Amino acid sequence: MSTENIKISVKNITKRFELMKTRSEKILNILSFSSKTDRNFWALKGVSFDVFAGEAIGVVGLNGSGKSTLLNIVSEIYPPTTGELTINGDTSIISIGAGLKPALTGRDNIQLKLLMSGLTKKEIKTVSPDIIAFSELGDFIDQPVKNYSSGMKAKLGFSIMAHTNPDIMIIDEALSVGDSTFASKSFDKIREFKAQGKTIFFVSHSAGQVKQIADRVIWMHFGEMREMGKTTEVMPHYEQWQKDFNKKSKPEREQYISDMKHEQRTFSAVDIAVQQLALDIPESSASRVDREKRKALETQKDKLVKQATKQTQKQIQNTKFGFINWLVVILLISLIAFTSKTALADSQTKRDETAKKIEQSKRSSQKKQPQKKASKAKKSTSKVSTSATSSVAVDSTSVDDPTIADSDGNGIPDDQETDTTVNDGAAESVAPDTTYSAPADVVPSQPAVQQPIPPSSSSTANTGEAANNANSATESTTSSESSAESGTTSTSQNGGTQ
Ligand SMILES: Nc1ncnc2c1ncn2[C@@H]1O[C@H](COP(=O)(O)OP(=O)(O)OP(=O)(O)O)[C@@H](O)[C@H]1O
Repeated sequence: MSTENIKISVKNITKRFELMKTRSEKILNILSFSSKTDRNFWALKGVSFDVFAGEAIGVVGLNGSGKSTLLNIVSEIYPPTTGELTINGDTSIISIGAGLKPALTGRDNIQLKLLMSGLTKKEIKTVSPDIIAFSELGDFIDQPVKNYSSGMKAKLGFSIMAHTNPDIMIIDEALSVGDSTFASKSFDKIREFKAQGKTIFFVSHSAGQVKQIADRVIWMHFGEMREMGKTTEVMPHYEQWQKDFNKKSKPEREQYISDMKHEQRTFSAVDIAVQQLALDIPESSASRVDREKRKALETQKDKLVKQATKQTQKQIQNTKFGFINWLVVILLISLIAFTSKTALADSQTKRDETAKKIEQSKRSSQKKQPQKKASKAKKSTSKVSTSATSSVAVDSTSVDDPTIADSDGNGIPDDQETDTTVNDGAAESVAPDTTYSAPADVVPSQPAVQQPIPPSSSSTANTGEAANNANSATESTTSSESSAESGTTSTSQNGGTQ
């Protein structure tokens, strides 16, 4: 097949798990403060293969050989520790076991998975009853998935996958956990998909099922891909190996498994580098030239392996959140904390300064107020006295009236000018009136009210003032009228002026 048809390409994929004994070990490991290599377990030790569009690939191997780990990497559920995974084209992968949320009901899981597969709400509504019917879960469909048996989970997962029409289907032992009726129904469905030309990964312990479905087979063996080839070739090899293995005594079998697991624990970055380089130096002949050539090649290989090992170690380290990264995070957090603390302190100082300024301006305005009040009061009392006088004289008629005699032009009609008692009386009666702008507490104490208006003060200046005062008298009258309307005590003013 041409390389254009490659749907999935896996190159030197490794997967390392760290086996922790206690919870604190796990936490320290997550924080990467502890990284003991003796806890490493390489579930995949460098696996490479290509899968073509429309192929059905069977994956076989003993328990713990890495079949599920491999499929979880292809499904992009796990990231590989090292190596490359390429999936070509617009591919949606649905793995049966993956993505079921234990806390959600079967029905909610269906909705969630379908939504994630890009189906619209309308499509979900249409397809959901078919999925529920296929799953044979009955009333359990509204129970949380955490209460399901593994067979029930497989039924739900397979039913969802079968109705989402993905390009690549990853079926991990679904048929071996479900009951036989469901298994044969699912098996028919898989055959249907195969006929449609879908790419299928199919993990099974049943050699019979694999032979029926798979075009090619991957034989996984303790983290390694022992063989990959046509089903008709690989399956006989695998079956023969199983037969031979089962013939061994129990201690022999246990010893073999223990040795293989030991290799998975001691596998290292150097091994990955060697695998990646794939530098096989041919066996040399006894000739001197050959021996020298070989020596040179070995030195070169050592150099390359060292370099590759360094790179691999970096790659492995990158999958962990290393100590340096934590240090950077801590520094960043401290920096942010410090900056925000300084900013807070700055804004506090600014607020204090503003508060001080407000306090100061309040104080100075409080200081100024009595003076203002005094001058206002002074003004208003002089208004009162003048207006009272003018009111008395003209009966609320402006002194601007040319018909009124005011020989000295001080705004006081001539016939009233000497009658200071009238002024006093008027002033006294007017002073407490709140209609005037002078505050009540200031006005009574104003000596200005008691002071008689000088009989003939400087003429021109007073003319204007008098006119103003006359105006204010008119204003006063108006205001007293309005106050009277509103029922205030301004009647005293009226009384005073009348
Ligand atoms: N999260 C994990 N942490 C530690 N070790 C793990 C983890 N997942 C898998 N392993 C180990 O990796 C190895 C491969 O496991 P995997 O589930 O891929 O095997 P398998 O071939 O699918 O087995 P089975 O046929 O029993 O399902 C096993 O030895 C397993 O114990």
